[in-house]
Amino acid sequence: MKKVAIIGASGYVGAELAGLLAQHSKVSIEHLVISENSTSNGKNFADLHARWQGVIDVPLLTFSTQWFETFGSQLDAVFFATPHEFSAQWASKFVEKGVKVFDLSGGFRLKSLDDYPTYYGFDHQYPSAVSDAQYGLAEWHPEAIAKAKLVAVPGCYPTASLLAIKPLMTNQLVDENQLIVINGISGVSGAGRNANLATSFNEVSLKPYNILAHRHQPEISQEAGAQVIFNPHLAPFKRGLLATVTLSLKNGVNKSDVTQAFENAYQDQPIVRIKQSWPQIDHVAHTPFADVYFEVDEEKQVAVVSCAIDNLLKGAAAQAVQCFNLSYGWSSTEYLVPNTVSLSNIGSLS
Ligand SMILES: NC(=O)C1=CN([C@@H]2O[C@H](COP(=O)(O)OP(=O)(O)OC[C@H]3O[C@@H](n4cnc5c(N)ncnc54)[C@H](OP(=O)(O)O)[C@@H]3O)[C@@H](O)[C@H]2O)C=CC1
Ligand SMILES: CC(=O)N[C@@H](CCC(=O)OP(=O)(O)O)C(=O)O
Repeated sequence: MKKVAIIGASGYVGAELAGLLAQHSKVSIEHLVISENSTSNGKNFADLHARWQGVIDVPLLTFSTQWFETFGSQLDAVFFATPHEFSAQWASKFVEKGVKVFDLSGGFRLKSLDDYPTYYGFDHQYPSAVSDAQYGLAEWHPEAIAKAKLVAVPGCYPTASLLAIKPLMTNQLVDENQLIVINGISGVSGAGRNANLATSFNEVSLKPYNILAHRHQPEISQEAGAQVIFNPHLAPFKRGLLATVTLSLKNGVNKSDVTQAFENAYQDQPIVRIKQSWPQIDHVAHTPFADVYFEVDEEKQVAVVSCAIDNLLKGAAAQAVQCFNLSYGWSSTEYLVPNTVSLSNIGSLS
């Protein structure tokens, strides 16, 4: 049994993590932690996240240096579902105590230290932890994730964008002289639980935001190994995210090359489903799946690839659990994807 704590359990991502880990038979959730000055201080987890009433009815604990000194080294793993700067300050202190860290913030995703003040608004104080941190795109780096002490779980838009881009980039099918253009659309839970005028019910309307300035642009470029233009949009629904990516193909690349690249990448990856038509957010919301579809125009040498995920699951908590599973040598989909139901299974009951 692996002993874990979730820091940030009052938030949306922390709640999804608690739900997934509570159903994982090899995990014992030891502590659900919130910030020192949290307005949720003194409450139970299920007071905030009522769907877990009767299932995860435990008190939330507040983070403090004393909590860290007392309980830190008793854990096998800790999940940070906290603001970026908090993770950046605390993650390596857990690593030093021999605790595996799964950071769901952007505190360790970027390799260039100069990008932290530009995109995250703080100077990183732990350069060697940044350099050691392993990017946690589970389908693409399973061996490295398995060995890492600190996993930087990807952002939600980067997860969908990279699942769409990487099969083509790794097979060298993309014309590197052309920009890759990504249009991303996210539901409002992407902005977190705290009230904010821009994300309040009456204000939300489909619109672009943070164009040419979003922190996920350098993250996607770094992991794709290519320059990208990233256009995020906020949409009036709660959960789910879609990234539609336009890529120029090298001369002579055809639809069968593209199909082969996607099949090779994902045929043994149950979380990524290659569809026969454009993906829909409703088909992935509340699931760990990523649905992908593409079309190729051989005359214009262009591919358009679309990937839909649940921003809180494959875009955060479920991907963190994939990384956690890999780091203990288990299948990445353990307790995320049920066994496939087949006619022979059904037949065996009769
Ligand atoms: N929402 C999404 O779709 C995704 C979010 N992420 C990332 O995951 C992280 C959590 O996001 P989300 O759940 O949406 O955000 P929320 O705002 O819903 O939750 C943030 C959590 O962090 C806690 N927190 C805030 N400050 C501190 C602190 N100083 N010390 C300890 N805990 C603190 C909050 O506790 P309290 O307020 O009670 O003190 C709360 O539990 C963020 O880094 C976000 O960028 C990643 C991928 C997708
Ligand atoms: C709709 C919305 O506001 N979405 C968030 C992205 C959430 C995410 O993936 O998170 P990280 O903060 O971990 O990078 C945003 O654009 O900032």
